[in-house]
Amino acid sequence: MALVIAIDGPAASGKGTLAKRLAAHYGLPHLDTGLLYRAVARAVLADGHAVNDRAAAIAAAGRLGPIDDRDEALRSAAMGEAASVVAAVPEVRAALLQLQREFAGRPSGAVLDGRDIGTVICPRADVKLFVTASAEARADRRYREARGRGESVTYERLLDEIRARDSRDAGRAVAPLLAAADARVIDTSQMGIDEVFRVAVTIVDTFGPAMARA
Ligand SMILES: Nc1ncnc2c1ncn2[C@@H]1O[C@H](COP(=O)(O)OP(=O)(O)O)[C@@H](O)[C@H]1O
Ligand SMILES: Nc1ccn([C@@H]2O[C@H](COP(=O)(O)OP(=O)(O)O)[C@@H](O)[C@H]2O)c(=O)n1
Repeated sequence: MALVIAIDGPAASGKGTLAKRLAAHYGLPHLDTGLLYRAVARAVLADGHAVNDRAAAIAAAGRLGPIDDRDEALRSAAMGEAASVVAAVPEVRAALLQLQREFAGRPSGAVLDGRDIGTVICPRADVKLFVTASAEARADRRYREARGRGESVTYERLLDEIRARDSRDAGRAVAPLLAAADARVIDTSQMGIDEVFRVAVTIVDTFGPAMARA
């Protein structure tokens, strides 16, 4: 029986980390849907358009090819920011919908993480998790990550960026960042990666279909 796990949450809440661990634990494929919006933003910029050029974003979304999830350039902070601009265009979201639904509809089931998985992409997911944390905790995580890569950034700047992205993602008219009414919220501000994983597995095993308990 297929098991579909939907994970949503704000930037740097730890949803990608959790999604990967759950996918490995339950033997499911994982789709990081943020990469789709990042790839659209990159294509717009690579073609020499401004990131807020709606027509260019719609065209780029319509011809999106396969994405290499090891592509580090897609994961930069600047591309995350640019992704949140193209993601506010309804036609861009519409162009990416079917691909995400097809991934979720695989016979095995799947784990998807993003902003609108439980609300729009997989409203009937077996388990919906909304992973969140304070803006300060998330900025601190990004700070450690950037320092680990040898980048010179300040915590204050990252905190500003996180807040700006939160308000753009939560404030847009189409598919705003929002916990589905039936999502289980995990506030990870005071929790380590292993603890978040254990809590999530307990939720999936308790509320997911029989396969998760097998
Ligand atoms: N519970 C946690 N406690 C501390 N650091 C975490 C936790 N979860 C994730 N991280 C770290 O925070 C950063 C952002 O996590 P990530 O999974 O990429 O977030 P998201 O996918 O929500 O943007 C990564 O460096 C990750 O290792
Ligand atoms: N399902 C999704 C996933 C991402 N996005 C957008 O894409 C941006 C980048 O998403 P991401 O998940 O890669 O970003 P991080 O949370 O990893 O920083 C977000 O800020 C959203 O605006 C979205 O609108 N819907």
